[in-house]
Amino acid sequence: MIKIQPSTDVDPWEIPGALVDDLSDPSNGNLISTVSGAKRVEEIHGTDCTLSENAETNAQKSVKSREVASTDEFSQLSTASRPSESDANDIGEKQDILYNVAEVTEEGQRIIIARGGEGGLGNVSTYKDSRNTLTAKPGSTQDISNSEDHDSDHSSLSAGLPGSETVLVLELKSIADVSFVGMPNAGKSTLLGAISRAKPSVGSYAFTTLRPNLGNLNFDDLSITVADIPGLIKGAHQNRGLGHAFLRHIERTKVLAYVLDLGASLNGRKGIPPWEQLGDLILELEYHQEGLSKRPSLIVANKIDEEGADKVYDELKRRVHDVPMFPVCAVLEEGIPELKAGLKMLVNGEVSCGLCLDQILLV
Ligand SMILES: Nc1nc2c(ncn2[C@@H]2O[C@H](COP(=O)(O)OP(=O)(O)OP(=O)(O)O)[C@@H](O)[C@H]2O)c(=O)[nH]1
Ligand SMILES: [Mg+2]
Repeated sequence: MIKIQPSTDVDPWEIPGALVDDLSDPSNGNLISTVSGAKRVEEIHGTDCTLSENAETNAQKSVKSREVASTDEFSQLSTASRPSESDANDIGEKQDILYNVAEVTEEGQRIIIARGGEGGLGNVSTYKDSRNTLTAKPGSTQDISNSEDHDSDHSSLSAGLPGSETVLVLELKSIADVSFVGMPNAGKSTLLGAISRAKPSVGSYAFTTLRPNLGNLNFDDLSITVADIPGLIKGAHQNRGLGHAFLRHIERTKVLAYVLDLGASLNGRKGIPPWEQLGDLILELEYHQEGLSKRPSLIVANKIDEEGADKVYDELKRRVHDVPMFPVCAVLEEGIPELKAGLKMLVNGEVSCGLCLDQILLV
């Protein structure tokens, strides 16, 4: 009897229990085993795969439910991380567990996500075998050493075994040199249109942008990719306003440009003052991934054209220190050349200044 030995290395695609250890065990008829899923997730966490931050916090809580309802997991994942327009209104939406099965970060990188089944012995090999002494196919799980049984059991000899199945959600993390990070309606998409040839949708309502828009900022000696990230609100790290789907695009970016709306609390509007917008954004980034806000950063103080915005800008300068700040009117494309030069310097590493809450006077 030839048996497949369980591998000591845990493959990422084994989450959660996608492969049975012993294919010859009749109790393992269903290849999507639910028995050892929780254990494997824990093993993987310490070895091959990294769980996303969100998964780490939820992993312990979910172990029990996974043992019971492991087969439902992937369908939950599929729906949990797929944003849709109607979802955008549901800013209290909860997201289930997310596993980082693997990250494909290099061209040509390969990972196994599902293994093929055991090959059967086809007609040709059966014909040959009937004349010769049977020999076991390497890796076969079937006992084919007894040639007397062979004639009476042709059908089972030629049958293969099914491969493993797994359902994955592929996530594209935008890779950009610069990300525009800001609250909804701050003018990020308008700004992208002002500094590049991109033509993103602009609207005077929140969540106009639901997927990042990319634009290129071209200099004689350099081209910079800029991503207009959908708006983030307080609680985004808990997936408020589809925060998870939006925050992950920032992970790969080199430089952060915080786009603040100078007019949000002007003229009787009940919006958040720009220094508080900045504080909230930094917190959301840090909660999502520690150290994320330490990347080279600058501030775009947008809507400087609004009545009273210059005073708000002065107040912003008084409250926020040691970070480059650019007053801009994205609609009229004012302040754009200075901003472009500032972005170029940060991307080139000529200046490097991250942001933290200590640099903001919030009270
Ligand atoms: N007065 C003024 N309005 C602006 C300026 N920039 C953008 N706006 C307006 O602000 C509103 C929101 O602009 P968007 O560019 O869609 O804002 P956003 O940050 O991309 O919004 P989301 O996609 O919801 O995150 C639109 O009505 C714009 O016309 C500006 O410099 N001055
Ligand atoms: Mg937008």
